[in-house]
Formats: sequence, structure tokens, C-alpha cells
Amino acid sequence: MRAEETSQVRPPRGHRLTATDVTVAYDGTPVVHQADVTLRPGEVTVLAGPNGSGKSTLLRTMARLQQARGGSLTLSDDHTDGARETDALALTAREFSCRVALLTQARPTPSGLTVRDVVEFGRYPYRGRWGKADPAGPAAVDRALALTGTTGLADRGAEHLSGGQLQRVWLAGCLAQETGVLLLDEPTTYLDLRYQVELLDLIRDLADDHGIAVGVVLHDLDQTAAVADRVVLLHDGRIVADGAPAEVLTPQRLTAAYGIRIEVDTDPLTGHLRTRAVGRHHTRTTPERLIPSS
Ligand SMILES: Nc1ncnc2c1ncn2[C@@H]1O[C@H](COP(=O)(O)OP(=O)(O)OP(=O)(O)O)[C@@H](O)[C@H]1O
Repeated sequence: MRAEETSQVRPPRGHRLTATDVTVAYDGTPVVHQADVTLRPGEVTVLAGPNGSGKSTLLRTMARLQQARGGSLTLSDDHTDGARETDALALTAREFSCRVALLTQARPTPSGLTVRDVVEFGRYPYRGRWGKADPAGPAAVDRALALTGTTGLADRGAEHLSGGQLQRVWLAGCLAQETGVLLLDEPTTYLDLRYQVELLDLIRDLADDHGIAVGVVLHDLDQTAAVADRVVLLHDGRIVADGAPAEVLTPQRLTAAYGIRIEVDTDPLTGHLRTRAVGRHHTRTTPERLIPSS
């Protein structure tokens, strides 16, 4: 996931993915209520919020893995004149998969497959059930391996990888899909600090240099502040704020959503917002002058 490797991606191909008035229920109980989210080409949108607030459900619904009870999902290609809107729910699975890729939270450990085999799964929408020719496939797989720093693992058995290596391999599979929209559910899980930072850099590169619309669920609010153009904050299945990080990541909004005192300041090193959750024992062990008043 090094900077020089990112130059190997293709030209801009981002799509706009819009969920409007989406409600999702499990067993009749709504867990996402009338959500409106737009993922724009060249932007990173982070879905944030406490456990159980509906982030994954909303992301999976935007990936068509979860059926909505109501609402609509549209795709539009902002590169063509007079951007055409397409009903994303009316596309075939293959048509949709050429436009939108999802890195899910739960991923199986493949057995008997090499890393390259796993990444090649990302090409399935281009090959179809009967193994249609995919002349662009090998180069796309090579690019995806390079972008995720997994080229050196390509011939290894995937079942022998560490959790973090496997995470990058599944991400490579999503990149090999070469979609205009990339949805990532907690992609930094299992990654050590270096790869977390490199993954966030890669996400920014995909948006900035290649125009991809990225929607990502993140728990870490500092990572959110560092990578996001927009933050969608969920609480109890409802979107309670949607805007630039500085508008959404405020002590008041975060404290209300997470139910714990959260302070926000600016990191002098990076210039990004920095958050601190203040626990019961925090003031006992930390000089009061270090904790900004609410
Ligand atoms: N398959 C399911 N069947 C029934 N309820 C579910 C299912 N998946 C999630 N839920 C419930 O839906 C709500 C939203 O869950 P979801 O996983 O979308 O939240 P989340 O914000 O992604 O949570 P987390 O941060 O813990 O991953 C929760 O109350 C959860 O218990």
C-alpha cells in the first residue's frame, strides 16, 4: 500500500450512490429509519456511531446485501453529460457488481486457494457463470495486489495468512472488481498500526486520484477525522448528523450519541480533529488542566 504503487490504478470511474428514505428491519423491527445518504465520486464518507446504531446494516443495504423495507437506491455516472440516474435495485447482480464493491466484516478463511485465486474472485462480474474471457483481469489483479501490498503473498496459500494479511487480500479482491463505488465495513480491523495508516492513505488516494466514491464504517473517530470528507453519524438507527468532520464531530453531538463525555480538539501535529472519551477515572489520574471543559 505504498504511494508509488497507487499510480497503477485506472483513470477516474466514480459513481454517485444515493440511498433515499431507506428503512431496514430485522424480524419486523426497524433498525435503520428513513436514512438518506449520498456517496459522491472523489469523496470519502464515513458512517460513524456507537455499537448497534445501524452502520453495517445501512452499508450492507447500500450494497444490496440487505433488503430494505422502504426507500430507493440510485446510481449515477457523473462523468457523462447530464448524469444519468439508474435504479440500482433494478440492475442485475452482475451489472451492480461492476459498479459497487463491498468489503464485509465477516469474511471466511479460504482453504486450498492461493492469494491470487482469492483476489481473482473480484473479477467474477466480468467473467460470469460460464467463465467468459476477461482480458483486463490479470492486470486488474496485479494492480490490486500491488495497491494492497500483497504482491509478495500472491502464490501463498490463503489459509496460512495472518488476520491482517488476509484482510488486505480481501480488500485486494474488492479493488480487482474495479468499481466506481467502494463500501468498506470496518476495514482497519486486524491491521497493525502501519497498515491501518496505509489503508487510510489508500482510501484517500482512491478518492482523490481516481474519483472513486468511498463509503466506510469506522469506529475510530480520530481515523474518521483524518480520512473523511463527510461524516454520517448514526444513533439508534437514525442519522443524527451528516456533514464535514468539523460540523459533525463536536463534543455535544458525540457525547449525545455515545453516552459518554467526549472532548474534541485539534491535533497540533496533523491539524485534524482529535477526540477523547473521558471515563469515570480519567480525572483521577489526569491533571484537570489537561481536560478541556465541556
Ligand atoms: N441479522 C440480524 N438479525 C437481527 N438483528 C440484527 C441483525 N444484524 C444486526 N441486527 C441488529 O440491528 C441493529 C443494528 O446493527 P448493526 O450491525 O447494523 O449496527 P452497527 O452500528 O454496525 O454495530 P457495530 O458497531 O456493533 O458493528 C442492532 O440492534 C443489531 O442487534
